[in-house]
Amino acid sequence: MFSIRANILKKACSVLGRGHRGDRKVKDKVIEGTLKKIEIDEAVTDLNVAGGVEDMYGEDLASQDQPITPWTMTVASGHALMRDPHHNKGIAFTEKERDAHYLRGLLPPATFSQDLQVKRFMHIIRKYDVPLHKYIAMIDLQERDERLFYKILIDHVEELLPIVYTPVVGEACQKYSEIFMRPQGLYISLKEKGRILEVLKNWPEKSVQVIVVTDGERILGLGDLGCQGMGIPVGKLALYTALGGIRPSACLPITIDVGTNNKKLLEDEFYIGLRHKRATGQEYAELLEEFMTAVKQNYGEKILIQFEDFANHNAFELLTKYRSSHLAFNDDIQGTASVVLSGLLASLKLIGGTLADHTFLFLGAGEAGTGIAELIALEISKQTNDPVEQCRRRVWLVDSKGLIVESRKDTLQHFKQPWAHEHEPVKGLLEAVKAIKPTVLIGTSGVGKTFTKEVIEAMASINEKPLILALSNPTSQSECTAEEAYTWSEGRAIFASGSPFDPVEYNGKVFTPGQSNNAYIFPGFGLGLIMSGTIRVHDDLLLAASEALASQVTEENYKKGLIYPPFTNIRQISAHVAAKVAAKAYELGLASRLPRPRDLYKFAESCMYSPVYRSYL
Ligand SMILES: NC(=O)C1=CN([C@@H]2O[C@H](COP(=O)(O)OP(=O)(O)OC[C@H]3O[C@@H](n4cnc5c(N)ncnc54)[C@H](OP(=O)(O)O)[C@@H]3O)[C@@H](O)[C@H]2O)C=CC1
Ligand SMILES: CC(=O)C(=O)O
Ligand SMILES: [Mg+2]
Repeated sequence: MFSIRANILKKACSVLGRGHRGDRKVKDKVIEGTLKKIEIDEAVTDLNVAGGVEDMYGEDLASQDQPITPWTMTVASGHALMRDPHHNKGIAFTEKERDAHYLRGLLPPATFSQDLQVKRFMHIIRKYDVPLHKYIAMIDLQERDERLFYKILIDHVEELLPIVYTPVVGEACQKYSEIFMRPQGLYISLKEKGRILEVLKNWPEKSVQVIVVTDGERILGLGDLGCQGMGIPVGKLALYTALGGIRPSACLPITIDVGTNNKKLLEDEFYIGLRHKRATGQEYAELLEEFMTAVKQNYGEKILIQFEDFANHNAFELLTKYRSSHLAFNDDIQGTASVVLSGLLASLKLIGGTLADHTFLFLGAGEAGTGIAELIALEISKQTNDPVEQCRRRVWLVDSKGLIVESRKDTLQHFKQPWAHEHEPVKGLLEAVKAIKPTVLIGTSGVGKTFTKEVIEAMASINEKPLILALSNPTSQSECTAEEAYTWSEGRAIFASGSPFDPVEYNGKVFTPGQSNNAYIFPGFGLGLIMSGTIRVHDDLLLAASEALASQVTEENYKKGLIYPPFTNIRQISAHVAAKVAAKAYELGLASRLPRPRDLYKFAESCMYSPVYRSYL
């Protein structure tokens, strides 16, 4: 007990040493408060977590996340407490808190509950006609009152996901310099070469557990947006918290700026990034190497690094290079593969057969296309015991030059080569559909309107229930709309898309399209890795995530033609994904958090951040 108390005291003093410059009396009071909280935390941790695993989400359970506690801050100034988004409660500060923390007079007299604040914000945001204005209002809230932001996002996930994520985040990135107000995330540019570790140390949070990083070269299907790509890591990490329960202070969005080849941005006087062409080759590789090394040095071996929206010429290379030395994962290649495989597994209930009975045709043979293709082949191989090379023959891909076939092999990028099967050359998608006769058509081209009426009709003439996945984001780049898929297939298509579409009425029947987006996977996947202390990402973990997600599709969902569950229950879904990923990691000997918690689902739930306001009394 003594040593625990001494330890607690040490923790409290270090808290104060860094953050507090007040007098001795105040310092004692804070130590006392901190002591009490830490003692409670340790008890709660023991209760919540089977197997004596330490609490990692200090923020909810209190201590770890507060180098400067609200108490110390408010002694200095109530105004500063209100300006701190981690602790601000706005008009929800109670009468007692207003007295205790020098807030009296700084707020209007009324006090609202958090729920009433949620209601008020939704009332306001629903009045905005322009989606980008809703995005700006959400970001503004995130920067003002973090817990209210997450409460609102969690409680209205179906309504607000399209705002903070695709499609509206795409428009936000296109106009990022224009709407830029307060910087979010960390910018690492070529100017910081040789000083990246120093830059990381400028980030105020010390216990970061997940980084989403982009270099802005392939932002959704919108191309090179340079430094303006920051909206993507910020949005992805908002989902890590809202959908996967990773506490906000553990999330670090990073944009690496090596320039841009986007002429419009280079000529824009308000562009916020480096104003020159992209660095490539050795210069690029050296910056990334320094970044990857510094990240591990600063945050340790188990920091999760999610590569996001890199162009494919860098994405595959970075993944290959760093997946064996870091806990690194590429969302566009691997997260997308996992979510699509899940949809395919679920779809078998509707279209029949096993995975190996189907023929898959892709439009687009880049990160998403070949990533999905590889995981399909791996799963078929596991199910049939056939070699993976043989299973790849069930999968065909079309790129901008036509069907990928053996005769093109010498000129193909390395990630396309495994898909160069024996076949005569075929130019366009329609011809490929007619030649290959796929049962499943998947769009990963980044080009809108490429699933034409003729293509969908051809799919519908081959299949009783054609499975059509138009995965490209944002909505403008979707290979077809939900309405087109249902109408042109005469209501027979099973359809899902990367960005959401509203339900469609066709011939007096309402069709509800699903959303096939890696947002179903990466938040729960990341939680599973973090809570189990997993040290590397293995393909079997992706398969485990796919199966976990597919198992969450209910009979009711299937009746509506859905192959994904709705986002309304996403936190439970993420907990299931996390539990299965962690279980697989333990089975493979990749999990370092020992002993293994008995009930991984409950453990996942207990780790999740809750955005409910805390009492500061
Ligand atoms: N729903 C989801 O969860 C996800 C969706 N995506 C979306 O997928 C899209 C593609 O992303 P990603 O794979 O990373 O991009 P890549 O740039 O890596 O790949 C794009 C592929 O599409 C091909 N292509 C481009 N234009 C055409 C065309 N007109 N006809 C046929 N093929 C074409 C390219 O051909 P070539 O190689 O010849 O240039 C390339 O093979 C994006 O819109 C992205 O938003 C990505 C990840 C997740
Ligand atoms: C969803 C996603 O990761 C993308 O479109 O790039
Ligand atoms: Mg992406």
